[in-house]
Amino acid sequence: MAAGGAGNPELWRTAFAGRTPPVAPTDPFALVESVRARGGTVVATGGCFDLLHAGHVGLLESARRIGDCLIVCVNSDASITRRKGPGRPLNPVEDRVRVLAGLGCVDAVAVFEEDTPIALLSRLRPDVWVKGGDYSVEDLPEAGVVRAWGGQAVVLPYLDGRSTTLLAHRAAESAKPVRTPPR
Ligand SMILES: Nc1ncnc2c1ncn2[C@@H]1O[C@H](COP(=O)(O)OP(=O)(O)OP(=O)(O)O)[C@@H](O)[C@H]1O
Ligand SMILES: O=P(O)(O)O[C@@H]1O[C@H]([C@H](O)CO)[C@@H](O)[C@H](O)[C@@H]1O
Repeated sequence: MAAGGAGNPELWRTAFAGRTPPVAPTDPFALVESVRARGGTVVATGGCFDLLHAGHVGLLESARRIGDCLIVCVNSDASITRRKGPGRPLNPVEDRVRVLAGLGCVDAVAVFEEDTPIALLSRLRPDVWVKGGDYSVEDLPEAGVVRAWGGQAVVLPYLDGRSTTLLAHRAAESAKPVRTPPR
């Protein structure tokens, strides 16, 4: 193997099965314009996506199947700290964006600084806004915003027992030193 081994970008020529090698991040606004220009359906979802888990992936894959592109609106680090308390997020926004963008079902990622994605949504104007089953459509402030331009808000099934909080607690427990009983 050439110097630098597989870590040598010169060797990164093999396209992933069904995926081309990573390219520059897709601009969400340009994507919306191109999908809309061809009469496609723009789907968006949002959240913190701190430690990604199977519930997140199921939601994102199902959301993508609703339309012709999926844009994920992700809270900034400061937004998450205000929402979920000190010590969160566990993963900085750069990593959360990178993980989401690497999923085949995610076409673009947009970060928002506010407490809610409403300002960002008003710029993206998706046809469909998606959240998981830990929400009900009636509780979503975004529902009314999306309806204002003829869109709709939907809630998709929740995969029980999966959450970032649970993962974080399990990780914290497993990191504790094993106490050996006194002889
Ligand atoms: N188990 C799950 N099944 C389906 N959707 C989920 C699940 N957990 C979260 N979601 C959805 O994923 C999006 C991001 O949620 P979030 O990042 O808050 O996940 P979380 O695991 O609940 O995090 P936390 O434990 O920090 O609250 C939201 O739309 C939420 O409805
Ligand atoms: O990951 P979470 O906690 O599901 O993401 C939050 O969702 C809120 C939801 O869209 C209802 O408004 C949103 O307001 C908040 O900014 C987080 O994205």
